[in-house]
Amino acid sequence: MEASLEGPPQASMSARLAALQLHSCGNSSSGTQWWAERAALDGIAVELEASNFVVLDSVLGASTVASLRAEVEGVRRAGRLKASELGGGRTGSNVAFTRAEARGDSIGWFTGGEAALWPDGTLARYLDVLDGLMGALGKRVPQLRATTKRSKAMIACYPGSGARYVRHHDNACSRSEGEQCNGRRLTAILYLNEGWEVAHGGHLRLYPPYKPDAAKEALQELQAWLLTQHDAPDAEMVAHTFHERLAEITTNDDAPPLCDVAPIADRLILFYSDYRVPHEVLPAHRDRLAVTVWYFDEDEHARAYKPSEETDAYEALAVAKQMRRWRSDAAATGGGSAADAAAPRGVTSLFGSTESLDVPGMELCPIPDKGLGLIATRAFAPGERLIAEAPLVLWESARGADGEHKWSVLEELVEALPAGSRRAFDGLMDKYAPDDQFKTARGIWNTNAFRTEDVLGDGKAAQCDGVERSAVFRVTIAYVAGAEAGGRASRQAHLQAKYHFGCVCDVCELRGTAQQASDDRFERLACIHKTLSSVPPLELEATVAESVALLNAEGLPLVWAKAGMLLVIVQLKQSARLGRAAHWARRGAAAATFALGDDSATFLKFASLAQLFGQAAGDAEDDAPDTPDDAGRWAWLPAARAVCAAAKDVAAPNGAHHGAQHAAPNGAAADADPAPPSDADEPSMHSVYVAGEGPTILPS
Ligand SMILES: O=C(O)CCC(=O)C(=O)O
Ligand SMILES: [Fe+2]
Repeated sequence: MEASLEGPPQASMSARLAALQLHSCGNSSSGTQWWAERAALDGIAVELEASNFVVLDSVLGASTVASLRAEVEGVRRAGRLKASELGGGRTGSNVAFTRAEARGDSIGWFTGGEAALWPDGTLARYLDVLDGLMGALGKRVPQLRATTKRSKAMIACYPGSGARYVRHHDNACSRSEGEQCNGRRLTAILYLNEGWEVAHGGHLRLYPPYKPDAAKEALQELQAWLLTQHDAPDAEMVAHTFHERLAEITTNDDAPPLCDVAPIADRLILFYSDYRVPHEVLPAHRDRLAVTVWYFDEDEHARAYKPSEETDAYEALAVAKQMRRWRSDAAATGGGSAADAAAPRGVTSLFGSTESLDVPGMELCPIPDKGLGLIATRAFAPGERLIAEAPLVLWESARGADGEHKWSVLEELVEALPAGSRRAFDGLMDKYAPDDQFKTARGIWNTNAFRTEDVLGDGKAAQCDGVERSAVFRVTIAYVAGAEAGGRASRQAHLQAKYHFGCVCDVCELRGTAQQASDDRFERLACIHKTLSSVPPLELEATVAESVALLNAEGLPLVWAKAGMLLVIVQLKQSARLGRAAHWARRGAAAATFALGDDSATFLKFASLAQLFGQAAGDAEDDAPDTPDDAGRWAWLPAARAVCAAAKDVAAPNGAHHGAQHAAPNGAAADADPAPPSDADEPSMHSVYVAGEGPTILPS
């Protein structure tokens, strides 16, 4: 490697391989390449295994690479390269979008057999050579043994106007495990740029491996263990609800770059496609051409492109189970019409009726300038589940299906809706179609769909937004939520950028020291969330308890700490402290019941873990709560308890009136002195109060 003044060192072929090249007796005109000799192949294998990448120069020979380049230029002139798309989801085909500022190349995929495009057959010949090299490496590198398949060749041109490709890895996968594995094992890029100079930029910048995420690995282990618990009810299904939590834990990727590789003609770089080699293409100031091929691991590739059978079956199972629950609850409560049969307990569809809404504690009312809104007519504790609705359409975006097919599946589902539900669906907003135009199922979906269950866990929480002078609470949705929301400035910026509005909720309207204190809490929460996976095991319980205390002080739902709670459980299980793991699982279940309901996936997950570990642990002494009121604390927020306990006092026939409690939801309560929680003091969820200047608690 050469030193460079700025940035990481420039990487070129290693001295060892260069020496082998120099002493090679092969030459490209006779068709034998220097690297095809045994000693060179051994050296390449060793280097790839040691460094995760290897750079080879003079791979084809100057004249061969020049003719390949000439044909590639022809393909480009023929207009066969198109702006590249960025892909989401496991196979990249669920979501596709172009964003030149993130990825600015134009690409095309070719077998080399397209006779009109490759009259001299240069691409096919190169692919033969590369396959030969891979075959030889497969015999030397155990993890390349099953890389028997490859992609077509991707011809990529980065225009010299500064085109780049931001940091990424080609396979979001760790050791061939995880939901996002796409089967790519090795990336092989041949550069075609003669006379490339440092000033032309366009280097391939390599980064050190993403740190294998301890938290993710621990969760994967728990997931795998759950799958072995055949006798335990729900264990299998719970295992399959873990992927959202796994995705939620972010990977630490702040590491400085390792080296830059100049894209010079006849240079081949091979690197592992997964988490081991994050990379980016720096802005190119001259048109930059490359041929990229991905070699696949056979098994992983088969799994990636046939995922719907396994994963989707479990997701379908979860949904079916949920629907059954709702139906039997509806039947048990003598529940309503056929249309309501699928509705969760205590819930009526909001659609179809604007006059009446059968949700205790809420009314549907016109709100000036805002259309219809929900008004709370009783006290809600921060974080309490307000409403649940049966979905109109349940649709899991078909993985692996191409974009258009996927949407036609949704359209079919919408077509098949009963008339009432269809009207309700069509009545929803389609922000992608102006009102006078035809609405599309896709636009309505994009504007309105939530993930089934755990709406709150996905960052949209129903909550009271504080006290209006009109003596009512407006029931609103939090658009930025979750432990990662950050301080006021970060929330406001996010809302502006994504939803084009500024928030005026109580927390955002705080000023001075109260605002500073709230910001500090939110920022600390976000920091804990971000660094959760690197918290040392012995500090994990205390750290998660801290995040719960912060949520509590902000008047936010404790269930927002669920990722942390889950990690604590995993860690306790790993240290065989099953009783205590069960104890934390019960905390998680309590928080989930309160905020999401006992028909939520999160509740199911924690409750199953509590049951499993509880059974396994028996009556271990570890199982005891930390403090006498511990259990209560985890279901409840002290601030919320203060409000509701007072409400109960007032409502109780002999209760003494404590006077107005200035405990607005959403954090203002943090300044009040919350009543110490006590288990005897269970809050009444049905006390009625109407808010005035500050919430005034009225006897019912
Ligand atoms: O062309 C390069 O150097 C890298 C391109 C790349 O990272 C990709 O296409 O995934
Ligand atoms: Fe890449």
